[in-house]
Amino acid sequence: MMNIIRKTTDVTELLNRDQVHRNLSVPNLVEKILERGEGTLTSSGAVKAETGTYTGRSPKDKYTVDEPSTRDQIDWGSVNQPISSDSFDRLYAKVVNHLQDLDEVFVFEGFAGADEASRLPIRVVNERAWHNLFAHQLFIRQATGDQWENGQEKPFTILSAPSVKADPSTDGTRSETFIIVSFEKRTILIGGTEYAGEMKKSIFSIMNYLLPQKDILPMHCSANVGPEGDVALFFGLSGTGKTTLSADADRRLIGDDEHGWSDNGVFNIEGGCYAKCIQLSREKEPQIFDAIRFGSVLENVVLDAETKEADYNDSSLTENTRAAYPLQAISNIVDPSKAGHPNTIIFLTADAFGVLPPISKLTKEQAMYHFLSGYTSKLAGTERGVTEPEATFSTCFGSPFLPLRPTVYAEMLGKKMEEHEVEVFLVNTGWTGGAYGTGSRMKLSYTRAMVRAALHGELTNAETNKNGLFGLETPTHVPGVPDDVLIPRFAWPSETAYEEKARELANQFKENFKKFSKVDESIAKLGGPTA
Ligand SMILES: Nc1ncnc2c1ncn2[C@@H]1O[C@H](COP(=O)(O)OP(=O)(O)O)[C@@H](O)[C@H]1O
Ligand SMILES: C=C(OP(=O)(O)O)C(=O)O
Ligand SMILES: [Mn+2]
Repeated sequence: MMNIIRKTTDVTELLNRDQVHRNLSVPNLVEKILERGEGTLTSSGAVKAETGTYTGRSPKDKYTVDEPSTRDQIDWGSVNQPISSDSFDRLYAKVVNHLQDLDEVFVFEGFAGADEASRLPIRVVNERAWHNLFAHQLFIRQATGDQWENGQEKPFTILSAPSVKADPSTDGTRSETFIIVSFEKRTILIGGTEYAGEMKKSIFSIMNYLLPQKDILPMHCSANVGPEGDVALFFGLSGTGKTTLSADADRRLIGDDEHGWSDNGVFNIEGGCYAKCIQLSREKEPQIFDAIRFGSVLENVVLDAETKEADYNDSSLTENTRAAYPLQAISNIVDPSKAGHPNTIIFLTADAFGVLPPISKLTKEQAMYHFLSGYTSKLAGTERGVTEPEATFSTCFGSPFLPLRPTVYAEMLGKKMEEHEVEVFLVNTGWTGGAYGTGSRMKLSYTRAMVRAALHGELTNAETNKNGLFGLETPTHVPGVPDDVLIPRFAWPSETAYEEKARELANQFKENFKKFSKVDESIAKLGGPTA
């Protein structure tokens, strides 16, 4: 028998006082994780936990409650799937009843958004201690105990109860797993999955709805600042290099995944990073490697049974192994995570066709065209069911997280880029010398060299080669990169094989762009493939 759930804005009022662990410190959470057998201490001091079956996001199990106040704005479809208020209420009751029956519940209260003027109070209520440590490290922590209470806005709450499973025959879901957002009830329900990334990405999704109302552009990008105060943004879908390329010894990190751009500049939405650790090495990614220490959470990483040392080459649990750590675990950061307006924007694409040049300088129209197209690949692991690179057009380089129509974000970006005279580059961190299967992934050291040159302004007036089919201008020389690498047709074993594949991709671009028939004609004409 389910208990009747009384209405409240603070769900913790429905829980027993001595059940609730509120805002536990990192050491206390680590102790809880170990005591409860949820995780293992590793040789670096990080704790390691496993998710079981769900090692990546479950986009098909994500829903938005169909509610009168948001109905007309939401871009309904396969990303924003509607679910009824009745289904939400049923699952809410199931989750709350379950939490009420537990001996311990873990609550984090902090913020999303590093800018005090727009930050959103968030409360994360967890069945699992390790998820609460993840929330503590990924979201923005309170500096002192009481500021949260004085927040102007009502908090948004995540209720995470992985062991609660939906019943598709009565609960209106597709499977036992559910990630459901109700804007009216300011609540996100998560059940049936232990993948920690669902928490951070569902907060990102609601910020993609709430920030535009405050005239702030939410962006799926990483960000860092150079010694001169110059700001760079790196947009890209999962696995394209946002986290890796923003961790740079020469530049201070603002954030690795989610930012807002207001009239005052950019700010991080989060307080920590969520790095992929497959094949992580200290040589190639020293900042990230060294951030994995006491307080960090390793997800689905395999350990040596005796030494408890992480084996980052082991993908037996998943390709999508992760490390979550607070920004402060990176030595060179901006704290608080705010900076001025961007000088350079880099669109990261992992091209599985191996066709796009490794770096191109974009015109204004090309920037808009490529932002709307969002061409890239889904790489293995981050989404359930994706086991090898899969070409996709993910508008704004973040389609899974966008509740509003893409043109809302694109128009805001276009205005801001123009106002602040931003230089834009398209960087292919994906395949070269052939498509996925025959070619190989672009060397990280080359990509780093190209990004460095772009951020130092060395490519602004550089001599370029034009890619005939895509109209993309690629510098003929980049310090530290062999010239041949810069021209994909030369990197391929055969120029005709390249041409054929390139034409196939150009056609896909054109086909995909038809859905943007309402955008300014000059963008399609001047921004896309030329032939
Ligand atoms: N040329 C390259 N550029 C960027 N990352 C690369 C490159 N080659 C391999 N990688 C690897 O790809 C992954 C990029 O992942 P990550 O930076 O976490 O992406 P995101 O943050 O965009 O999801 C890392 O594991 C990185 O080591
Ligand atoms: C955590 C995710 O994003 P990213 O791979 O960009 O870090 C995700 O998409 O689940
Ligand atoms: Mn990332």
